[in-house]
Amino acid sequence: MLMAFEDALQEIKLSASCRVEKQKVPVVNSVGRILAEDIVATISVPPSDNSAMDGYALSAGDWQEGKAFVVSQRIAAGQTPEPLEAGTCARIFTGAHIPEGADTVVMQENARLDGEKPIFVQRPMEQGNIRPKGQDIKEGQTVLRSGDKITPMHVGLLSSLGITEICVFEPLKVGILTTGDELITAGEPLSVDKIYNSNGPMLSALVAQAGHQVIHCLHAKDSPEETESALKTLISSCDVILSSGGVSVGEEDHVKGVLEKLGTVHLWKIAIKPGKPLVHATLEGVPFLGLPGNPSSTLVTYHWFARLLLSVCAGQTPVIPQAFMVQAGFDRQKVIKRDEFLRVSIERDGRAYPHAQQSSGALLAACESQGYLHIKANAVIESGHSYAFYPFTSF
Ligand SMILES: Nc1nc2c(c(=O)[nH]1)N[C@H]1C(S)=C(S)[C@@H](COP(=O)(O)OP(=O)(O)OC[C@H]3O[C@@H](n4cnc5c(N)ncnc54)[C@H](O)[C@@H]3O)O[C@H]1N2
Ligand code: MOO
Repeated sequence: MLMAFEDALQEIKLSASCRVEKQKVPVVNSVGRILAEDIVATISVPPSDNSAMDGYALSAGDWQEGKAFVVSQRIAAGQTPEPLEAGTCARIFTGAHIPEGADTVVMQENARLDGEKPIFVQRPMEQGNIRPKGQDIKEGQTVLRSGDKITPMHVGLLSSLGITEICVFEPLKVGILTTGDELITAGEPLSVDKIYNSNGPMLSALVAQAGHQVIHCLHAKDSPEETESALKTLISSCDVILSSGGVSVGEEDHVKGVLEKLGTVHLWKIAIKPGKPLVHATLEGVPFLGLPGNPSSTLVTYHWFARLLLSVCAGQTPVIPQAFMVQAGFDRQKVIKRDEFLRVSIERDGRAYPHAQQSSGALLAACESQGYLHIKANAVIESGHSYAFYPFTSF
């Protein structure tokens, strides 16, 4: 019996917990790191009311049609103003502190000069062109939460609060194991019965792109002894282990048997296509995901399951991949009992079309596509009906 896609996602998410310690890092070096504390603003941004325009600050109540105002002070950004003399205005520039007694700014284009005295053409609105204290961030506001992944925008935000150092989680140490007698490493000479190992380098790249640290990328031949020995090395040094291949039902598929010897298997076989024989286990306390060896099965199961497991173990709040509802540009009457992730592209008519090659062994097809069209188990595909499209950039 295959486990439903959503159930497997939920089970893997709930089984996982943060496996890394905390450390302090400079904000400027924190992009991609996972925040390990809530950030509460200790100041307001901006810290005081300030001008949004170059112009004149005054009290809106002092305005009269045709009145020429005395300019009683000049306030540039960064200067501390005097209280505004009653009935006058202040020359003011963008970002400068609004003086006490002023409640509006008129942009200079809306003033005409009578000698050195401005006359304001229209009645100014109270609070016009004033950016109030705390417009962006209010003191006491929680702006980021533990589990958020730091982006360049966050670096700007934290700096705007005067913060130079933050507490983040140490990078997650990930071990990768590839399996298979047929595999050789790129760079070695090829023979007819061998293929190059693509899943090892692809998984390493996916893990690194997600901000984790690949500390071992091992390979085991199709033997229980080699598989067990490699897994023991990974168990002793890694926070999480991923493997590729050897999880199906053939006599040469040894991973699952070794897992049963070394730990506890939680689930095996999920109703998805590609990626059915995914296996989830815990080995001496270390979470383990065995991804099927067909390269597109490896990719799909990494995107949906490994990425989720790694993020929770790294302390990150799980982020659901962003979907867009997109109309299919094709029909398919045949139904499949598994949730399917077709590799598709969005054509100029705005509809999704499948790549001609949907074999789970084909990786170029994924490279030539833009994302997945998620077809739920037992559903037909009807042209013009909408389905969830997940761009690869969502993962
Ligand atoms: N009798 C059955 N056979 C298979 C079933 C089944 O239900 N009954 N399921 C099929 C499905 S679905 C998948 S997916 C695969 C998964 O098999 P494994 O995870 O055991 O993977 P392998 O047999 O080791 O390899 C499958 C395929 O992928 C190639 N491969 C493996 N590792 C790599 C790598 N690192 N780089 C590039 N290519 C790799 C390997 O050469 C095989 O061609 O099982 C089906 N069989
Ligand atoms: O699940 Mo397999 O990935 O259908 O080929």
